[in-house]
Amino acid sequence: MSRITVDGVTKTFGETVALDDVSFEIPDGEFVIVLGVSGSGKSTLLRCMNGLAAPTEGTVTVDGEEVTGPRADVAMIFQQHNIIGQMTAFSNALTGSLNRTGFFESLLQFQDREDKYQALEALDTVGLLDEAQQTARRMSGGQQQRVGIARALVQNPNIMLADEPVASLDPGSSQQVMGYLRTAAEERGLTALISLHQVNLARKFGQRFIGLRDGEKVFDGYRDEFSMDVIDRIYGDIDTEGMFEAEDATDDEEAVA
Ligand SMILES: Nc1ncnc2c1ncn2[C@@H]1O[C@H](COP(=O)(O)OP(=O)(O)OP(=O)(O)O)[C@@H](O)[C@H]1O
Repeated sequence: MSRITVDGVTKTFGETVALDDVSFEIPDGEFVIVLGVSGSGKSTLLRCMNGLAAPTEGTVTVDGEEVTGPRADVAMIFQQHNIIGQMTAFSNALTGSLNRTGFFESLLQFQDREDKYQALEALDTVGLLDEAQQTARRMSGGQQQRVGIARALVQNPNIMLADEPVASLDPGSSQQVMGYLRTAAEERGLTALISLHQVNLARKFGQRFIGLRDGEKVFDGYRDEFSMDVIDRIYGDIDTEGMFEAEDATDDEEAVA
């Protein structure tokens, strides 16, 4: 379990202000969703939080220690799940132990029994134990993203960040993947921050919500405060109708794994 603090973070790219003095703290074990229109700064925020980008001003700290580059205790899940198509789900999950074993050892599966056990356990967490020997490219987009989550879990993180992890998935698979992310975070006591486009998914799975607009934090609050007014504040005049689409595409039982 870890606490992550974003303190006065501004990030500029030339004239563009991608993040404008953003501050918040996420305590141990909270499941936070970041919302905002395209270009509002969600990816930049996540990249600053996992050390892939350096803030122009301000700091990100994990348990009081400044983030200056990628860290083993902060796992990142991307939209394009970045898994290796020719490898099995198990081998892909096992590459999450790379920070412990090194790249070539990892590809050659020279990990110890404990790492292999963890890879199986992580596949079990995302409901893919039976598919462990399946070649990744034969799996659906949703299953591949679940392999991506398993790989992130094998890293043994305290913090899990995900940048629009369901952006390329259909509504049913999106709900499933979000359900597995929430389950994984709960089971392992992870602090999680997930960026999303879909308001309905955010409402269904989020515990706390942070809204970005033009790089500024315009909302930070919990479920009971996350009203239509707040959604208007985050999305402005943009038509949010599509973002609520297919709310009931999958049964709740099926969605929350
Ligand atoms: N490497 C970069 N160079 C120049 N401008 C950038 C760079 N990265 C982001 N930006 C700009 O910063 C702003 C915020 O971009 P960012 O990708 O963080 O938004 P986003 O909310 O994640 O968008 P999306 O939902 O489309 O991924 C945008 O104006 C974008 O064009």
